[in-house]
Amino acid sequence: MPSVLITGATSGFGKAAAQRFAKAGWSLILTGRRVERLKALEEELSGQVPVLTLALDVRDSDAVTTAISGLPEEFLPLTCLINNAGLALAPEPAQKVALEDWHTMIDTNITGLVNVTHAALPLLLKTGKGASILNLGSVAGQWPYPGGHVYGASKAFVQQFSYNLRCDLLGTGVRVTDLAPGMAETEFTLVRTKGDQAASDALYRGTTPLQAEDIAEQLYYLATLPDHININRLEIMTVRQAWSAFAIDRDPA
Ligand SMILES: NC(=O)C1=CN([C@@H]2O[C@H](COP(=O)(O)OP(=O)(O)OC[C@H]3O[C@@H](n4cnc5c(N)ncnc54)[C@H](OP(=O)(O)O)[C@@H]3O)[C@@H](O)[C@H]2O)C=CC1
Ligand SMILES: O=CCS(=O)(=O)O
Repeated sequence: MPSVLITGATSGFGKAAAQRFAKAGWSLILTGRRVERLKALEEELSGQVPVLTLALDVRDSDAVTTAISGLPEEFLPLTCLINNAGLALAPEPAQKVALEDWHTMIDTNITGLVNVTHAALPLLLKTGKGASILNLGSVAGQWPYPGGHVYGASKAFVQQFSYNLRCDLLGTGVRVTDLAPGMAETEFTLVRTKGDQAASDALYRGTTPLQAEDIAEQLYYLATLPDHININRLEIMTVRQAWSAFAIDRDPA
């Protein structure tokens, strides 16, 4: 039975991915900080497949290394790592943002992702052919927009780190993908606005955002491709989202 390690399984893409991989019979190693949600997911899915939950903050490199290096034999070999835990904060312009929010994004989206990857690499290398690292990037890593500042830059890191990993893993059989979604309706905007439910509802109202299940389906697709195929980057948007024109600063008329 293949096994998948999903960071940030307590919500959004991570939770939907856990449900999708369980449906296909994969063993699940699920992480997140919110213990109650991990327990609820374990209760929901452990009738279907073996489930191991690890209450983990990806920013804590010692905790990450200890947990991943100590995975029980029944959850090995590790076939897929989904580096999904992440967040955006502070949608305001850069000049109005608290430094702490920038640090939190860097610590989670960059350092956290690197911590987990470093700890899981020996296991994925042992699995070799057919193993995958699926990193959650974002359209924000490629396309600038106002208020994107450190969030977009952290996702640009995810893209380049994924490509560079591909170079080093050549010959090992381990695949790496930067999966870069656009607007998707999860708790993402609630977190970004620090709990402003009205702002979150307003963003998704009157359009058709991607849903967590759409991304879970892509993750499952990527993890189960024939083992000689590596999709380097997969950018995905709702058909109701597109780019916009350059903004111009003009003198008053
Ligand atoms: N929704 C969107 O529009 C898009 C999202 N993304 C990216 O997809 C990923 C998932 O986002 P999404 O599902 O939308 O958002 P959610 O807010 O719904 O889920 C985020 C998950 O990340 C976990 N997480 C956050 N910080 C930490 C941490 N320090 N340690 C461990 N886990 C953490 C949360 O768990 P807990 O709080 O329990 O720790 C939660 O399970 C993120 O990397 C995001 O940047 C990319 C493109 C579009
Ligand atoms: O990563 C999230 C999508 S967006 O908010 O940057 O469009």
